Amino acid sequence: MGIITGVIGHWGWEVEDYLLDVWEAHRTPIILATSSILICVWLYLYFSEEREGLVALPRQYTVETKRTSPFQLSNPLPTTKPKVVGEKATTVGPKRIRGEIPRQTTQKESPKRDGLEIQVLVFYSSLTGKTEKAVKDLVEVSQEEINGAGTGTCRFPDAQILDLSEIDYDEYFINPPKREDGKAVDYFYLLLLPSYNIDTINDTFLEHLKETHNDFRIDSAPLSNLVGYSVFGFGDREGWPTEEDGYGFQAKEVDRWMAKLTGRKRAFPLGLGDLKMDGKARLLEWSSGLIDVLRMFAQTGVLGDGVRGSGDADESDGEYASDEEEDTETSIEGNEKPTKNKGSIDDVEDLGKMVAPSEKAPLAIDFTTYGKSKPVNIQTPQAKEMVPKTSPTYAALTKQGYSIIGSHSGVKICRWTKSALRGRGSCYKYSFYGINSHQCMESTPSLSCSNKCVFCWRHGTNPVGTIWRWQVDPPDLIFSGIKEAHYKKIKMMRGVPGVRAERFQEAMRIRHCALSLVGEPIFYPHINEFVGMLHAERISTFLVCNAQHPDQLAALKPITQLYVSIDAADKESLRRIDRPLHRDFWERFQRCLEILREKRFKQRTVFRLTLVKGFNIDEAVKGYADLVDKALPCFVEIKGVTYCGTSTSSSAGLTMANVPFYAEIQEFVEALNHELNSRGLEYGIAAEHAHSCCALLASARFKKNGKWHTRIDYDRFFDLWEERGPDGDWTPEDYMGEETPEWATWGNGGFDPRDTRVDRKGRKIEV
Ligand SMILES: Cc1cc2nc3c(=O)[nH]c(=O)nc-3n(C[C@H](O)[C@H](O)[C@H](O)COP(=O)(O)O)c2cc1C
Ligand code: SF4
Repeated sequence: MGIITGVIGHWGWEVEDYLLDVWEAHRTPIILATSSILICVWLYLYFSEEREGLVALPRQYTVETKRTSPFQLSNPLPTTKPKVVGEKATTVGPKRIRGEIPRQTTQKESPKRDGLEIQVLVFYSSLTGKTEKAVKDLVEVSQEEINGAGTGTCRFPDAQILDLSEIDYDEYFINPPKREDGKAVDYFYLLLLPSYNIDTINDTFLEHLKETHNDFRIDSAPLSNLVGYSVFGFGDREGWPTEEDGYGFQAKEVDRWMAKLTGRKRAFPLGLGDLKMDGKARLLEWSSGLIDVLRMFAQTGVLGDGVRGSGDADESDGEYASDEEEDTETSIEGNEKPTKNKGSIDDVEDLGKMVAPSEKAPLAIDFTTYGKSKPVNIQTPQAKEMVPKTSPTYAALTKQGYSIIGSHSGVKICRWTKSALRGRGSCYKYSFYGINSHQCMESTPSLSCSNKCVFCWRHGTNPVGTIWRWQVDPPDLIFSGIKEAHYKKIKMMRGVPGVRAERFQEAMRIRHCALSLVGEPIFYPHINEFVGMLHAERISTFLVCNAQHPDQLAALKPITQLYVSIDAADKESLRRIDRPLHRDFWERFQRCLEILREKRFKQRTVFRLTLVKGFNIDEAVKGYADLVDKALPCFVEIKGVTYCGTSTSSSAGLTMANVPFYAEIQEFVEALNHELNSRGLEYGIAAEHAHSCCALLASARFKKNGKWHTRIDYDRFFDLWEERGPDGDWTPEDYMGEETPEWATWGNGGFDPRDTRVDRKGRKIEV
C-alpha cells in the first residue's frame, strides 16, 4: 500500500511538472481555444433552450394574413382569451390602461377571401310578450332579405333569436361565442327590448354589460371584434311621452353600454317605437336600414363611414359653442378661428398668380357695372380654377369641413343638421318655415363673394372678387357632387351617440337646400339651371344674396324663398360693415331693393338683418323702415351677430361687446314694427327663436283669421313649379303653409318642443 502511494505520489509530481511545462509553453492558444469552446457551448444552449413566450399582454393588432375570414374585420382590437364554459373569464396580467382609441381616418375596402359567415344574433327581452312577437315576426319577414344581403364571399346564415332571460350572458357578452365546428364566423348583434321602470331582466342584463366594461381583468371593449351591433327599443309614449320622461330609456342604456363594449361599433342608430302607435313602422324602417348596412358590409367589408373602424365618427359635443344658425355654424364647429396662414389669400385675384392655366374657356361676367348686357363668352386661354386643389384656400376650406365640389362650389353639413339628427333642436327655419334641419343641405355654387363683411367669419379663407373669371363647372356636376358629399357626411353620423334611426333615415332624403354657405350663389353663371335641378327633385331653395348683383338678381327665376342681406341702413354703415369691392355698392344695393319689390308677388322675399351693436343698430330703426318701405319684403328676419373672433372682425374693431343681447334684439324688433305700423305698413311680429337670437316680422299678407301663417307648403310649391314651369306664374300666397305653431310665435321662445335643449356639454337645459 505504501509502495502504491509512493508511486502515485511520484507520478503525480511528474504529471504536474509536465502540465506546468505545457501551460508555460502554450498558454495563449490554450486560453483562446477554451474561451471559444465556452462561447460555442453557451450559444448552443441559448438557442436550443425552450423558453416561455412573452404573452402577458393581449395582441394589439391582428396580422391580416392570419385572419381566416374573407374580410379583415374593420376594428382589429385586442383579442382576449376565449371563454370556456365553467371557467371564470380572466385575462393574463393586469388590466391594460389604454389611452384614447386611435381612430381610423378613412374607410378602406378590406381584402376579400372566400367563406366568411356573418351570424346575425337577435337578442330580446319581453315581459308581456309584445317584443317577443315583434322580434319573431321581424325575423320571419326579413330572413330572406338578410340571407340575400350576402355575396359569393360573405354569407349571412339564418338569424338566431335569443331570449335574454334564458341565455348565459358570459357566453355572448364577454366575448362573441365560438362555433363548435370551429368554422370562421363573425357576429352581428341586434338587441330589441322594451323599457320598464320596475325591476326586470333588463336590469340584470344592463348590470352585466356595465360590470363587463368595468371589470379590470378584461379589456374594456371585449366585444370589439363583433362586426357591429344595433339596438331597438319599445316603449309607451302615453305614459312616457319623451325620451326625457323615460321613453325607451333602457334601450338607450343598452345602446350606450354596447358602444363601450364594442369600441363604438354602432352599425345603425338606435331605433325607438311604441307598438300602440308607430312601433311597427319604426321597426321596419330600422330593419331596412340595417339590411342596407349588411349588404354594404358583404360588398365592401366595412360598415360604412361613421362606424368605429370604418371611418371617423364626428362625436363632437363642443358643437354648441354658439347659438347661431348657418352663417356661423361652421366657425363654431371647427372651434377654430380661420387664421390666415402664411399662404392664405384674401382676394381671388391673387389666385391667378398661383394656379396653373387651364384649357377650358371661362364665361367672364362683369359684375362691376350693371344694367347693360348678358354675360359674354370670352374664349381666353387663361381660364383658372377658382379654388384649385393645391391652393391654400382649398386647404383652409376643407380643414373647416367643406367639401369642395368641382372648382368653385362647396357643401358642408350644418351644425343644426347634426343637432336635429340627435334630437337637440332645429334651426330657426324650422320654427318659422317648417324646414327640417336634418333634411337640409347647405351649399353654394360659388365660393367667391364680392364683399368682405366684418362679421363674416369665413373672411380670410374664401375667395373674393368682382368678376367671374374662372372656369365654369356644369350645373349637373355640381348638383350630383354636393348631394353625394352631403349624404356621405350624413352617413358619417350613423355611429354618433344620440342619433335616432328615424331621423337618420329621413336625413337620407334631402328636402331643402340653403344656398347661403359662403360666397355669393348668384355669382355662378348657371344659377337658374342649378336651382331648376334642385326643384326638379323637389328640394326647396332658400337663396341668400348680398344685394350687390342686380342684373343677376333680376334674371333669377323664382325660388322657394329669396333673401337679401341688409347689413346696414345707410351708405356709410354699409361701407363700414360689408366692405364691398364695388365702388357703386350703394347704387347696386338700392337697385336690388327695387328688384325685390317687383318680385314680391312672384315669390317669398325676405330681408335678413344682422344686427351689430355699435355698428348698425343704434338709431337705425328709421333707416331700416325706409328700406322695408322701399322693397316691401314678405318677411324681415332680424338676428344678432355672432362674434367669430377672426382677425378681420377684430381689426374692424368688433368684440364680444358688439354682440347684442336677445333683449336688445326684442327691443329693436318692437321698435321697427312700431315704426312700420306708424307709416301705415302692415307688418307684425310673427315668430321668434330666442335660441338663435332671432325674430321674424311678417307682412299681414301672411295672416289669416288673426293667425300667422309663416310656414311653407313645400309640396304645393313643387306642384306649382311642375305645373307652370320654372318661370313661375304664381304668388307667395299660393304656397302659404299651415299656421305658425303656437310655441314659435312671439313671446313663446320658439324652441321645438319635440327636441331637448342641451348645453355645450350635452346636458339638458330647461326651456
Ligand atoms: C310597469 C310598466 C312599466 C313601464 N315602464 C316604461 C318606461 O319606463 N318607459 C317606456 O317607454 N315604457 C314603459 N313601459 C311600456 C313597455 O315598455 C311597453 O308596453 C312594451 O311594449 C312592453 O313590451 P313587452 O310586452 O315585450 O314586455 C312600461 C310598462 C309597464 C307595464
Ligand atoms: S337652414 Fe339648413 S343649412 Fe341653414 S341652419 Fe337651418 S338646417 Fe342649417
